[in-house]
Amino acid sequence: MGTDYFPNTYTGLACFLCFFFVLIRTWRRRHLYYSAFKVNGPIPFPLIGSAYVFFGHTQNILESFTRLKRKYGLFYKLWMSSDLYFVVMKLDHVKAILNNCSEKFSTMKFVDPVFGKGLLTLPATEWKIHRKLLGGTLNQQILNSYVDIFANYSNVLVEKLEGTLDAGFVDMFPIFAQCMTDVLCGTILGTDLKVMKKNGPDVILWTAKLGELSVLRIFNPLLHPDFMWKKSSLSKQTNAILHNVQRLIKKILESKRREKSYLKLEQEPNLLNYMLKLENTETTWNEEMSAEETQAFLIAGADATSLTLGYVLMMLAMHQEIQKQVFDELDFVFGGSNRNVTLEDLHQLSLLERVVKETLRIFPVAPLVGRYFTEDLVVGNFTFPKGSSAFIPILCIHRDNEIWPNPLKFDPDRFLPGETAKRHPFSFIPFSGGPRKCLGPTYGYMSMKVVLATILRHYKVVATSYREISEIEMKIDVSARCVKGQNVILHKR
Ligand code: HEM
Repeated sequence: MGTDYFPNTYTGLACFLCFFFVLIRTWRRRHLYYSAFKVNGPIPFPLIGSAYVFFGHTQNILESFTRLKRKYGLFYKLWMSSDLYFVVMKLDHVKAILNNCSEKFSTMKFVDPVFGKGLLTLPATEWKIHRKLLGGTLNQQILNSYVDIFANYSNVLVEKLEGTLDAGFVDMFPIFAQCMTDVLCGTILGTDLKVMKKNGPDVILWTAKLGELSVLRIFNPLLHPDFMWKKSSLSKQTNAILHNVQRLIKKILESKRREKSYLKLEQEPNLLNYMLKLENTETTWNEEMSAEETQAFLIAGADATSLTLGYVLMMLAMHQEIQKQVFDELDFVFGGSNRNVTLEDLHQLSLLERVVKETLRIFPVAPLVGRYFTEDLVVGNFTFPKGSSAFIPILCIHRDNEIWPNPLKFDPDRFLPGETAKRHPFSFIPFSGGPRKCLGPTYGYMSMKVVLATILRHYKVVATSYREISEIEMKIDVSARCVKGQNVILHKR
């Protein structure tokens, strides 16, 4: 009897302490439960919460959001382990959240391997300082000086595409990824990597893999603790790829430091020169920050634009009558000449811009953004409680048939000025919104229009391997990619 007594006492005490701990935690988090109680969502289970709805391949994540929208509508809750998320598609809620919250949700740190610890992922306090310092590096005057660089790399792309003409269906993503890596390096880093000419390094393909690994971690709470992640094979793959990305960036930075290229900042106003100058003038800026931001800008810029360009070609292949109108516009502006695209030309290519916008509507390559509530946020009669987070599934908003009638119809005229004015300003948010929105929309539109206006004067897209938009399956890592590739056939015009 004596030997049984102590274990029973300890077990009882442990149970009591556990119960007490759970009680205190529940009491402290009562505001979360109170708000969650008012909103529908999938049933949570111990440890994983409702994360089971995302288990599986990255393709399932996007499908799950679409399925959950059908079941719960434009606003529902998700428990990811013990973290509370609201999935928000009501436009006034989206506007209030993006305009008022600058903190990314905590799982965003799992995307660090892809984008570095730069603007995209930094906590709000550090982000504010970096955004203030770097915001001006993509101003209109600087971007205007990049048009000729965009055009020169687009000419190299035209040569490169010549080699694909007899190859049947070709996946455009790896080709555009090489082109946009050259474009980004040639502009914001002032470095000619010659990726297209030398056929590598394929930074953006590495990034796609890193993205996939990171998102598998985000949506699997069992891999959130570092010790679990480090034991997984996903972590080993991540480190191997990351090593290559970081080595490349280090090489670029070191060579520019040796050249003291920042002394030419006035003649070569680019992000890299600006950051190297900061290293010498701002006590708070260091070499590590330059490397992390280089990774953030390069990856964020090149991945999103290459994917979008691929989707544009697929849409033109599927909509030959629209492609014909684009050719008419190009012939009108260039009169059959193969000269470089200029800034003035860009202003005249309004249909081409609408085609890019309609593509970004149906295929917002960053399909999901998120915010963390550091304070309660009251919107209408609902309070998003401090300590919870919001997912904003841009893709579901862009394909919602109440906002966009017949959402899978590709119709660039939705972006005629009169039509845009009728819609909610947050109905089209491929670059997100609020103070933490993308830094590169103008860079993105300008560079993509130059690339398209150059290649579409040489080539027409005659086919894609998909018959209609609804057939195109997408998976998400940090971007929304085609499961079966962005396959098209090009012919000479
Ligand atoms: C098709 C083109 C692009 C799309 C669809 C896109 C989309 C986005 C989205 C959705 C975000 C996240 C904002 C949020 O969390 O609310 C973002 C952030 C960002 N993007 Fe882009 N982007 C594009 C091109 C570019 C380019 C060309 C650059 C740079 C040259 C760039 C640089 C950035 C940076 C630095 C951020 C972080 C902004 C911050 O947190 O302050 N993006 N982008």
